Amino acid sequence: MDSNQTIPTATGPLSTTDTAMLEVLVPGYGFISRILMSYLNFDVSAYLQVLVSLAVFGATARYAFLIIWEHFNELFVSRAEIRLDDETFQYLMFWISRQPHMKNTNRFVAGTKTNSYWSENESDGELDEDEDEDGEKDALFDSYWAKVTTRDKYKKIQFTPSEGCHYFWYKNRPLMLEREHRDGGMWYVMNNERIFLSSLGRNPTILKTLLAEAQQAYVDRDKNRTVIYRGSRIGGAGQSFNWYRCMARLPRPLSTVILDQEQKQDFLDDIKEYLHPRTRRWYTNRGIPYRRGYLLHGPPGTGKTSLCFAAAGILGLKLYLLDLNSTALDEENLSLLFSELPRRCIVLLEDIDSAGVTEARAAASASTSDAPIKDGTSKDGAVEADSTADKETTKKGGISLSGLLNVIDGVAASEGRILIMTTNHVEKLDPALLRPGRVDMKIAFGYASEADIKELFTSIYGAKNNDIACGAPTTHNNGSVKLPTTGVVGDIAKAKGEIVQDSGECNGGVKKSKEKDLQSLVSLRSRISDLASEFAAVVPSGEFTAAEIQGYLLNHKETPEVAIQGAAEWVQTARDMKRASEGQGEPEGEAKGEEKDKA
Ligand SMILES: Nc1ncnc2c1ncn2[C@@H]1O[C@H](COP(=O)(O)OP(=O)(O)OP(=O)(O)O)[C@@H](O)[C@H]1O
Repeated sequence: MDSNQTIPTATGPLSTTDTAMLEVLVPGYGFISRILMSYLNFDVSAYLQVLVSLAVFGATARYAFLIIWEHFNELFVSRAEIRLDDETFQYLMFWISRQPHMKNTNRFVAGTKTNSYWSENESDGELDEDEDEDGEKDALFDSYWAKVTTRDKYKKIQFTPSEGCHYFWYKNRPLMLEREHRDGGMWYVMNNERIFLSSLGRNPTILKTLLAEAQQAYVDRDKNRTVIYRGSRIGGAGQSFNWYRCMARLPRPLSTVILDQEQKQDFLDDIKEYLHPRTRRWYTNRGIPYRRGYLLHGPPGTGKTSLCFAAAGILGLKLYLLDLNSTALDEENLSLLFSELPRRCIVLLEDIDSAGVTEARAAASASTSDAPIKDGTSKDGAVEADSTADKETTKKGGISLSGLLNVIDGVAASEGRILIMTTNHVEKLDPALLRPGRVDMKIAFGYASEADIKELFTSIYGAKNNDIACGAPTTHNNGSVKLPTTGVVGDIAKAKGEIVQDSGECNGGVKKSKEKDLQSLVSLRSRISDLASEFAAVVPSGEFTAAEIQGYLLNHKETPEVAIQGAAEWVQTARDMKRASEGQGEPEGEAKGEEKDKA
């Protein structure tokens, strides 16, 4: 074609310059128009004006619609934004996953995760109520177990709305839920998932009501349970750390933690006193930072963590666990995590002696001089400059001592929380970490004393209120007692109370059988306490941890007499094993009886 040739249009031929311009504006225009011309004999340029007008009109109409829609939304729609990094997101997702309208939606996310926000029926490692009942009904373990394992294979699939808009009715009002997630490679993208809830009308009460209901449902799930959060990060490097709810466990009764009664009570009283509102005012009035720290120290398996769980359960506090050994956790994230703690909670830092903080400091002090380690803080409580070792720790990743101290009681440290640190090697800890204000009370845990051994024995073989049991203890041919594993044997006081209460309501037969149960319970109890003394006579005091003794007794959990018969042999084997392991490394821990000292 000649370069000056023109293409005829309805309004006149297009020059090649015009065609070239069109080609720039609409890439491929020349090619398409030629194809249409050659095969269909259709001249696009003849309708160019009409097409351009339509395109302009379409764009203007779309723009106008968006503006009108935006104004409409502003004036007549209420909207709530819920972000992923806030717990409200979890409330809402949990609530949504339980809504019937989720069954009808045709766009959803399906998941079986058991520890995420939508895990409605997670058992968190505890027996479900229905499992208890099943176990009771199906006396035959095999059939019960077959049922449970089959059920476990089919994890419940939970549904939540997928990205996009979803409409539903709530309290007779139409609502819109919009889920939005933007992908990308930046660290903040993880927190970029959002949910918008919209309702017609300028009054947002309905949205607030829905969110309150969602929160209620979420909190109700954890009623009477100790909720445990763990500081971790979802996704790989570059993501920030956050607290994630990892489980909710039935509280552990304080009576099941074997420790000197006075020590236990002091610990609990101290926490209660600290949590009292007058104490907060007292601290504030005197300009003292409102914080309390505890150090539980002693050999592994002596009940440090158990005491923490029990205290959290009794006081209904959430427990925040943090692993300082994680190399991914740096100081910035540590302080972020501490700043996001709720006002009243227990933060548990386990085994702080194994975290890099002590080694780094010890290494530094050894390399610089033999002088005693100095407190790493200046007068106003701020931590002095990083030591060489701190810098090394930072290079490796992880937390340095000064970083930890800053977070515990630096200027930006959170107020109101209870910090509990546990360690197997208190002697390894830097005095800076132990000074009052950081650690206000120390509790020493040690090897089981005679009384502890008896208590452990009784706690294993004595009946508990919610044990699954029915029937009397059976006596073996060799004379040993086998405790019942079927039939509720409550505590004596409770049983007595029930009989008194029932005497007016029940017929004589029922009352008699209850009285018989009570008698067998009383005789069982007295027998157990004799057996406990026998066991304590065989197992030496001050030599084994509660965990070791408990581990042995669990091997004979229905046959206390067999446990006593085998105790001497177990003691010998355990001693041999300890000696063998001590040959490889120094023995650790400290003896029982170390005084708890209040700093
Ligand atoms: N004093 C105790 N009273 C009751 N149970 C105990 C006691 N000590 C240990 N146990 C039992 O032993 C197990 C381990 O206890 P726990 O985790 O509390 O020990 P720990 O001192 O925190 O150990 P570690 O230092 O290794 O973390 C648990 O099953 C717990 O029930």
